[in-house]
Amino acid sequence: MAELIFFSGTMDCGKSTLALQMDHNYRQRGRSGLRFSCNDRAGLSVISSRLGPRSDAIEVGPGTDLWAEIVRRRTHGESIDYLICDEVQFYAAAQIEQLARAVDEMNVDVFAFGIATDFQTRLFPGSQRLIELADRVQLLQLEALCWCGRRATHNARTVDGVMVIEGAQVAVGDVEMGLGADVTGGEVAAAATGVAAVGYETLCRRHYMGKVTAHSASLAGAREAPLPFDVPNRP
Ligand SMILES: Nc1ncnc2c1ncn2[C@@H]1O[C@H](COP(=O)(O)OP(=O)(O)O)[C@@H](O)[C@H]1O
Ligand SMILES: Cc1cn([C@H]2C[C@H](O)[C@@H](COP(=O)(O)O)O2)c(=O)[nH]c1=O
Repeated sequence: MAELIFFSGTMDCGKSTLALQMDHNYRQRGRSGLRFSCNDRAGLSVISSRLGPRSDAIEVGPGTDLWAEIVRRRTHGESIDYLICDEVQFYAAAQIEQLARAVDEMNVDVFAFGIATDFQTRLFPGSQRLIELADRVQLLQLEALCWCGRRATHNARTVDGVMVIEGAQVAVGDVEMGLGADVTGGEVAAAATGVAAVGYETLCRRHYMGKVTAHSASLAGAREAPLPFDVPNRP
């Protein structure tokens, strides 16, 4: 019996990689599927993994009727056993319902991948509907880490390395790399373009609540670090 499975986790925990791997494995065993995505970091109509692989995909827009798309293709003789749906946090609730209908009425397996919550810790509408409707919600085995080494549970948005809590729910972007490394890059780019650099950083709850990013922690550490030698008393 077909299933609707929601594979979820923070940003950068391997969801798109798993999506591409599952598609590969099913295809290798002769099953036919469709890939869908929505606002991937690498552009439209693509599923991209930070590890390198990417595959073309059908872009889901606000007006896409997923049920109608599957019916249309099947009517034209296309065989569809499963769907790989990436970035599902951006799908509308009604589109998740169309996916559930495809599982129940057309026996199509649906493997959905996405983050559950936004930079304000609120559920995205698509993810909320998936949590409500999925046969299973599976957290990814690979954990993204906070800069402190704990498991990251939250997706923080940063502007020039500083965590922000106001803004639009949707802003396509990427995670910063290492202790401030990319922040510096972002600052340089921002200075060149005059546009603030928007990024994301995965944090544990403690550091999300305290708004302590890798960048601010490194600044605080530098302020608190003792001088390497004693300054001699001047006469
Ligand atoms: N240069 C690299 N070497 C090894 N692993 C990497 C490298 N870059 C990224 N990764 C892995 O890829 C993961 C991100 O995979 P991706 O599928 O793009 O994540 P998601 O879709 O969940 O945002 C990282 O957690 C890391 O394990
Ligand atoms: C937290 C948060 C994220 N986004 C965007 C940023 C990325 O483009 C995607 C997540 O992609 P990933 O493959 O899981 O890294 O979502 C957003 O628009 N709003 C947010 O609050």
